[in-house]
Amino acid sequence: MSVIGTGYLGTAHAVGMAELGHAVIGMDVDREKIAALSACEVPFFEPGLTELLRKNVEAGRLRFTASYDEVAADADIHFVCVGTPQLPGALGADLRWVESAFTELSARLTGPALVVGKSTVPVGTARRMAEVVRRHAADGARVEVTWSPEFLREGHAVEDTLRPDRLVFGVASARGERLLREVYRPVIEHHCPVVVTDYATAELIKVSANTFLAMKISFINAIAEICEAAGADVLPLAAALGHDERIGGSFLGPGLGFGGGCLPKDIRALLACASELGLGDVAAFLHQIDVINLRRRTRVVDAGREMLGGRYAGRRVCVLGAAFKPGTDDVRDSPALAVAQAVLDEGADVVVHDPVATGGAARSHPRLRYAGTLAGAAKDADLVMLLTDWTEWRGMDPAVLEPWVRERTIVDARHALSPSRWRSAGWNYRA
Ligand SMILES: NC(=O)C1=CN([C@@H]2O[C@H](COP(=O)(O)OP(=O)(O)OC[C@H]3O[C@@H](n4cnc5c(N)ncnc54)[C@H](O)[C@@H]3O)[C@@H](O)[C@H]2O)C=CC1
Ligand SMILES: O=C(O)[C@H]1O[C@H](OP(=O)(O)OP(=O)(O)OC[C@H]2O[C@@H](n3ccc(=O)[nH]c3=O)[C@H](O)[C@@H]2O)[C@H](O)[C@@H](O)[C@@H]1O
Repeated sequence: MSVIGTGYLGTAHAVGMAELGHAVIGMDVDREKIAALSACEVPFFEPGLTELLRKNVEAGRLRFTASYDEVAADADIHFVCVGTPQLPGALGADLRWVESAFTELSARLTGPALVVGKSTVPVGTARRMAEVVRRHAADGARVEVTWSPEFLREGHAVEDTLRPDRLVFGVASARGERLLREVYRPVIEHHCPVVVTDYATAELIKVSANTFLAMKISFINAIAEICEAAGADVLPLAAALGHDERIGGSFLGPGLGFGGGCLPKDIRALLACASELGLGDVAAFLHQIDVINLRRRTRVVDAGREMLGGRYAGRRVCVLGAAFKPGTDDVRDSPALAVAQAVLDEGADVVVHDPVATGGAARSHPRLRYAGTLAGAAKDADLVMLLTDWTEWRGMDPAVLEPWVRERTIVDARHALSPSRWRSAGWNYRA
């Protein structure tokens, strides 16, 4: 089988499929990525993935290419995992890479094949891609198009690929379902639930799942705003909500809000879809999830400014965190970098530290300064801002920073620290 597009999703998927015993060719138009993967190097940080990549390459089950000809000649099952970012200057998804992948692949298909879309796409895309395949594949080639969206989380990509919570198969025929069940047999045998449905429902299941997670985060952040105004504490409130199993405790962490390459763009794409369908109230509801989330970034910038006495200009600010969440080096739409950039734009001297993400951050935010160590970032700081809740920083002792900082002032934007511990050590602490 082949996996087309070896980014965050495609690399994990190619490695996961090989680990399940399939012979896999990973394909990407980015030759540098293909060269790295062929040398058993994962071009991004993902726990456990490099070891599994090496194991499967060495076992002869996994290789990589930049050639569509090779993919079409050597595989009869193709997973499409290319990017679907937000359109520049609009809310909808940019489908140019999905369209080009389907066109390039199908123009080379001459015999029976299964094409599985895994990219997250707006409803209606699978049907259009099935038409692209019909137009471009050889007459009588019997190419089956299915859509099986992916739910893996960065930082947990290996376990989520090998042991997903559920599989969703969007199919147009019994043959599509049969072929997918065969591919995923080892996963299904481990009691993974399978939802078999039509293309449109499968596409909407994916964006609904991400929107629900985003909604939970924005819900608790909306309640946090009320708590701040009313003098209540959102942390025990969230814990109490989470004890109700109908609500569930996950994704109720208040703070700086969500970012990354998926949640923000997926709620906006669904919003664009609702607007196109004439569902104005639904679009307004989805818009508020985004508004509340983005306001968290402004609130954190405001909190830091207040703690510095009203101005950032001329002050040294230490930013802890660049990745959009812990466990990854992905900086796409990172709330931490958005805050760091806003503080820099107000005239502060900002130094950012992150355990793994400063390389990517320096490329996307070249005007920020970066330090390879916590001490380097904290040196002479008038304010520390903890913006990504890496495990190694959770529960940090104030003594770690005290030798370096100029002022004992900290904004803990992820509720990662113990307020009483920091306050009793003489810190001006705000969450
Ligand atoms: N990152 C994640 O954890 C998850 C991502 N997704 C979805 O998966 C899709 C991919 O996301 P990421 O892997 O994060 O993006 P990414 O940007 O890391 O990877 C996309 C890859 O596709 C390649 N590509 C673009 N056009 C191509 C073409 N015509 N032929 C071959 N390769 C091509 C790019 O060079 C790039 O390496 C998106 O739709 C995303 O919403 C879904 C679930 C999880
Ligand atoms: O479609 C996708 O790409 C993926 O998007 C998310 O996965 P991911 O983007 O890796 O990150 P999450 O773990 O969902 O975190 C998203 C953001 O929410 C924030 N978050 C999370 C939980 C919480 O309680 N509070 C909170 O602010 C995180 O810091 C992070 O910025 C979904 O969790 C995956 O199921 C989905 O497959």
